[in-house]
Amino acid sequence: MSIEVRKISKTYSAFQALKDVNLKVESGELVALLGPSGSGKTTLLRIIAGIEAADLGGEVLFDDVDVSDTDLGKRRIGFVFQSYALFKQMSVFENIAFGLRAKPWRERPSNAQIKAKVEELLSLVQLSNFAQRYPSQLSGGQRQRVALARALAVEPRVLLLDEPFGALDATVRRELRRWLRKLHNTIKITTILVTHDQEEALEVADRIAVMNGGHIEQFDSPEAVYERPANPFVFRFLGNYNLFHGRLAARTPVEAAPESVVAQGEKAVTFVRPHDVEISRANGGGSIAAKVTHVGFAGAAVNVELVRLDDQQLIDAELSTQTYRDLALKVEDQVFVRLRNAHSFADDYTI
Ligand SMILES: Nc1ncnc2c1ncn2[C@@H]1O[C@H](COP(=O)(O)OP(=O)(O)OP(=O)(O)O)[C@@H](O)[C@H]1O
Repeated sequence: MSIEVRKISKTYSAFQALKDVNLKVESGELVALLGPSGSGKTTLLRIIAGIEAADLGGEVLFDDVDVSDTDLGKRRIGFVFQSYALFKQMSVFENIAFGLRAKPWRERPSNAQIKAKVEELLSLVQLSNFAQRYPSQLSGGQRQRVALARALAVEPRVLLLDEPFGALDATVRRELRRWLRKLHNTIKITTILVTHDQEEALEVADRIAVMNGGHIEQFDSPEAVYERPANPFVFRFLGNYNLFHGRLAARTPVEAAPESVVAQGEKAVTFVRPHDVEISRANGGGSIAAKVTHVGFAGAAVNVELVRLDDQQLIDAELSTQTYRDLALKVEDQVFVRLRNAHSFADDYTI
């Protein structure tokens, strides 16, 4: 089922948490709402769920039908929160069966049907051997998988996930996000995932809506928001970067950044990812002369900090260990730097 929000605003007393937000999630898509704390992600999710009402004039459409006045129970939504409280006194099996048993008797499945459904869901979330355990006997990651199975039990039309892995440690989060992606490939239910974790959004989502200050800055594929950010906010939010101020094509970094799109002579800010900083021993023309000030190892990559010889600005570079070895870099070495994939924006953009 597709989900569309049109002209959604939300004001709390004098504070505007959402400003005229428009977004369409296609049927079967997994979309991440990504943004810093306070950017309005949860508010938007709660409005889609029907937990919160938008200001007058906005619409929420499910399969092109306005559900703004449809109450929560009738929207058929599966919701999972960061700290989804499972019923402590109920086994995993009973937790998952809860939504089915709570249906009005006319719609309630038989005990045999409930058992079959719960077993199917347990297998889907890879917890078949855990049916009789209690929540206190599960790890945090297992509990969130039970929460997801419980949300799926009533066959929702959409799945809304609000930082579902937020309380878990980094390793478990990584495992669960891969698991979620596989699960989504299997069941293809339209899903919106709220997260402030860039890596999580980039790895899991079909498309990412990057939010800032109550509006959407860019809505596009993970590759596009990362490689072709629409503005400085998106560039900054999606990873490490170097920032240069200058007039385009007047002098470096301009000469070293031929891909820049801002008109020549215009004041601009230029962003470059550390892995797009190329270091060489020879002056390739248009390169920036720099000195190595620090080398740090980070697993498969090596982080090299340099200082430009002309204006003393710092530049961060990320090299593969192989490139680092080939260059035989040491602190105090003088080298030449070229910037690949430089993105320039007019300098009047305010963040
Ligand atoms: N009930 C409320 N009353 C007043 N202000 C609120 C209320 N709910 C949210 N806000 C404000 O609206 C803004 C957006 O909040 P929201 O929870 O949607 O952000 P978020 O992007 O989900 O942040 P986080 O990642 O921290 O959860 C925040 O500034 C918040 O303080």
